[in-house]
Amino acid sequence: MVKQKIKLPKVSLKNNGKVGFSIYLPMDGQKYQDRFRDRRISQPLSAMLFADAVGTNDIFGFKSFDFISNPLGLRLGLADMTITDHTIEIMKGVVWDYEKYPQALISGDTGSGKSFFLFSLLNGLIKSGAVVDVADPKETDLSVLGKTASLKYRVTYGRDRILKSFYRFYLEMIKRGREYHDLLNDNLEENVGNYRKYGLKPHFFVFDEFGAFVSGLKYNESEAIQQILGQITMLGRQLGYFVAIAMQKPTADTIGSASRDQFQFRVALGKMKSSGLSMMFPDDVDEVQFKELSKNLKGWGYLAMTPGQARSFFAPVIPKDFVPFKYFDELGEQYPAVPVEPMGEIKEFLASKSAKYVELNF
Ligand SMILES: Nc1ncnc2c1ncn2[C@@H]1O[C@H](COP(=O)(O)OP(=O)(O)OP(=O)(O)O)[C@@H](O)[C@H]1O
Repeated sequence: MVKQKIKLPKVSLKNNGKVGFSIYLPMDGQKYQDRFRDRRISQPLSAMLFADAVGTNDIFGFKSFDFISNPLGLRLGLADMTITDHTIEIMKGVVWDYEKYPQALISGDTGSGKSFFLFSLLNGLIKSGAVVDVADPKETDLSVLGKTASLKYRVTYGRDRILKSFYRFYLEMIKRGREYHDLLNDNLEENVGNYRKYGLKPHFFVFDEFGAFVSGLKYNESEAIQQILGQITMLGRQLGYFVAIAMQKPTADTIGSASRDQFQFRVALGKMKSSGLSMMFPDDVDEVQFKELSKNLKGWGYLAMTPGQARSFFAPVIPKDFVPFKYFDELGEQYPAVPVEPMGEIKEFLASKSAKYVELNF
């Protein structure tokens, strides 16, 4: 038998509190160090140590690989989420900056905790100062929120009303584009900023059960939805127009290729088939060891802010006594819903500017 000798460098381990640790590998010019330059090593380590690889850092003379061994320890409660004007903390130390990682895609089978996560997300978006529209094709958990002070007249259900409100959202974005263009022209001496620089608010469209909704449309309607979704995901970031699309099973038919890559914040809740994982995390599906947790544990899954790597995720815990209507109604005292702009006025404005947009009869 030939003995094989494998040389490994000395590594240092640093405990990062109760939830994780970092491994430091020396970058001291020895020939084996090339193996540690990228994720090739973090994935085998992640599987071996049963921990999530969450990032690497280059420090003089070392490369560190950070792991989270107890992601459940990072779970927040709904009331503990820290929110600023464009960031939402969704787990301890995990902050979604929706300007940096725009457009959200959320998937999860029935019972996985998708609706409860949407409550946390709505809470974060409203408190971040965003104008929020919601579509609830299933007419269940979210539909009642349209009568609350924070989302008044901004929640739609029923095929035609949803089509109309999504189209209005799109036209408002085109209108914002014209306004933004004029503001830039009026401020030629200043450096270019995004919408917030000019005192404009972010605007979100939260679309639940998007897949089921699109599959029930006529061919030309579904084409039109894909076309405007493509434009929103492409142009929305700088103008402050964002979507959060939720559905049970993401497929290539429901989110067209024009917009798919633009979704930079992705959450998959519950157990997913490999076809679903490859839609949600195409860069990670062959590398990340997706674990399966107990069915009794609700609101867990995976999260990626692309191009970052997918990692375990636990949605904020919603308290047992949470009553959605009461919560979002009270939230409206501080964050009242902005009145909806009539479609006719938006179209009039666009005509006065000879603006070009996708014309639909919704
Ligand atoms: N973040 C959470 N905090 C507390 N409980 C949760 C959480 N997520 C899920 N649950 C529990 O799991 C149940 C199912 O969650 P939820 O209704 O969000 O699932 P869903 O994926 O939206 O399913 P459906 O599509 O059938 O509505 C909830 O009624 C609640 O008891």
